[in-house]
Amino acid sequence: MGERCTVEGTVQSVVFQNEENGYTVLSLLTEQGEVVTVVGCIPYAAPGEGMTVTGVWITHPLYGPQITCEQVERRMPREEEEIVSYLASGILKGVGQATAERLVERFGTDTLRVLEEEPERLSQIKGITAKKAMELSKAFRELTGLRRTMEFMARYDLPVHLAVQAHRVYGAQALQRLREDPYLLAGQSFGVEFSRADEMALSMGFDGDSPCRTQAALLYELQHNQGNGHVFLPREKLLWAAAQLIGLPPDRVEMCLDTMVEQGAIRQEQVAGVLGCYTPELYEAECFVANKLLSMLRFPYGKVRGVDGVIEEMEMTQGIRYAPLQREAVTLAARSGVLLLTGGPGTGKTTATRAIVHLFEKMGLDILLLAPTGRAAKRMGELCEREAQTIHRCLGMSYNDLTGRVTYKKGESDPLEAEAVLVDEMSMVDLPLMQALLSALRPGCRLVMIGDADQLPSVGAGNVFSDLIRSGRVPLVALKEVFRQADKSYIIRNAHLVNGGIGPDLKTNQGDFFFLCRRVPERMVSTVVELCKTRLPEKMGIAPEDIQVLTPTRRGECGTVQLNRCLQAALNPPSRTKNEKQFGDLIFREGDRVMQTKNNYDVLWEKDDGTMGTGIFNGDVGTVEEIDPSGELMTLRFDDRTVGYTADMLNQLDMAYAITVHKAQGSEYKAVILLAAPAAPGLLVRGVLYTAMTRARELLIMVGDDTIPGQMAENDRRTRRYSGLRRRLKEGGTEA
Ligand SMILES: Nc1ncnc2c1ncn2[C@@H]1O[C@H](COP(=O)(O)OP(=O)(O)OP(=O)(O)O)[C@@H](O)[C@H]1O
Repeated sequence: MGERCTVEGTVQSVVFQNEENGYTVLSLLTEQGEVVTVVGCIPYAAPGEGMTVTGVWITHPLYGPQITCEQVERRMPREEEEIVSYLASGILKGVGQATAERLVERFGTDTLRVLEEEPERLSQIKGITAKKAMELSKAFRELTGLRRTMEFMARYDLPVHLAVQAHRVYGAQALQRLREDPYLLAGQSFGVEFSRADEMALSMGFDGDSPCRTQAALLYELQHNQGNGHVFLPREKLLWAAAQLIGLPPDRVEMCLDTMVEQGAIRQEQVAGVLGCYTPELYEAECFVANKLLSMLRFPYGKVRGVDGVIEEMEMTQGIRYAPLQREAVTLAARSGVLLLTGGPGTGKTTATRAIVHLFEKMGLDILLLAPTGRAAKRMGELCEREAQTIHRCLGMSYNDLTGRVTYKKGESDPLEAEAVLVDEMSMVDLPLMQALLSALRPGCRLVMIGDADQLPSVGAGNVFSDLIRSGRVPLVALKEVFRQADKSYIIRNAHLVNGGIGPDLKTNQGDFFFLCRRVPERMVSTVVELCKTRLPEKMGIAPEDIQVLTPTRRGECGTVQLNRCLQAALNPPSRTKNEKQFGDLIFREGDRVMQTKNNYDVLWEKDDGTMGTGIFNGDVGTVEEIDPSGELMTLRFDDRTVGYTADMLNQLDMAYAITVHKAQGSEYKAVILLAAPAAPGLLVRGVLYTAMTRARELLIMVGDDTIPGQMAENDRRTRRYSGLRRRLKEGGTEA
């Protein structure tokens, strides 16, 4: 066993086949008359076809000896009998044993060629109409095309399911298009790493300075940097980065960039002293957002009466007196079409929002309460005692398989009914989502955006909330006075200190804020484990599920990977009663806390009340409820929704006992344990510390090195994001 071999034969039967990834188990009748089992990626294999398989003999514990196929050369069936088995195998919809026999009887060994090239002749067969003949031929050509594209992917070690994707995008032309420009695979629809596509293209004989390589490098750099939050890149930076990527001198890249700019494949514009290069999509998004906001600001609203009365009513019901700035927020919301309401924790944003909602209701407006995440929407709904939903859901977002892009049902041609929209947690809204939201607002619809501009910016591209605030063009109320238990809450006091650039007071150790000094990473981790496992549940009555461990980083001894390993071992150790499923380095176990790490628009969920829907998104945290003993299916629970995960979806999951601060944005937890541990310098910054601290509702315990929180608070080096929205608003917008 383990010995390499090459066998030649005819497929006798296909035992198993996964259509998505081409994984196949088949029996091959060799030329020597032996039957061997072959396993590997052999898409759309069917009885009757011939193949030469090169691979390694292994012994499967259940199925015995088999060849793991590494390379396969395939031949369409040649003998009449083989062609009949091939066509009758169900590989072609609408063709069964009888039709297959009739076809071969009529066309003999020429049958497959006739199917592909002379479909009109098929209708000579009884039972095949002209229409059916065309359909059969089309299906056969698609099948052979898809099979060839799958083989092409497999040859270059790329995921075979990309072939299906390529056929969706380019149809029958897929293979030809990919052969002409393998860099298409590095584009957004496919998401293959540039280096992989490049390696493949070079091995196919493409030149190092072929235009498609340089163009792909330029687009790849722009797209890659969108992932870092940039809406555009300055021309010089883009040229340098693309040149680095493909090892060409920048002037060669420059020529290509100019051509792309001329063709509109990249948009270029002067943005505050730099020449900015945009992908067409984000350029359009930025111009649209600026123009639409400016036009909303010009909308002539009539005078609104009764604002004072509404505030008085709210003061009576809430038993508080509104501060002057809160009053101003309500007054401005009535007067202006757009309002920004910002402030740190406990500064009374929600209180003012409730009064605005009440006022709008009194004005008879149709109102929508929205937030960028499910959790934020839930919280907004509870606090405002009204229904609130995610922006995505309200806009009817769906994912287009064909383009690999997100689309929205609601938009300019089918706008929202609402006359006033209030959006909470605005700092998490990125530029494309803002574009989608604004394009779905009717003329005259009011928009109130609420958030804390000091939180980390959105994961996606842009700096929308902060750009709007700093533009000076949009009416703004910035609440400063802290109301929420200001005298009692050390979390809030410390968060405000941090926001002002001063480290939290680590000595108080009382109320809701504690600091445990540990300087050695191992001790930090063991303290965190002990807090979660025993101290908080036993001494403070906080259930482990109400505790969230946060850390700035994924990597290192105090990163999420290591912490999750230790926390899983302590909180959910192996047990005979719990099924497990291994995936890479992770072992999922019933009872584990897990997080979805990609947007999956298609996955189906069911609520406890029986309603169904689709979509589990990056950052959603759930629990493993059940793992099927075969390991093929895992049932997860996300709040009140149940979802089935098949084995091929496990790469979208990670453990979530500990998560990064970035992933915790927009969520709140009863108790937070935060690591103050060494990490990359870009992560040890004020925004990360401030965001982490303000995630804790009732208790915050920081564990770590006592010099780190101070350093983080002082470091206000916000990673600069290239975005032109602020300037566009200031300068009165531009045409897209
Ligand atoms: N003018 C006021 N006078 C007294 N108490 C107030 C006032 N405004 C708000 N509060 C109280 O302060 C607390 C925090 O207010 P609110 O929830 O509105 O703040 P927030 O900015 O939304 O906070 P967070 O973002 O942390 O949720 C609440 O208990 C609220 O009742």
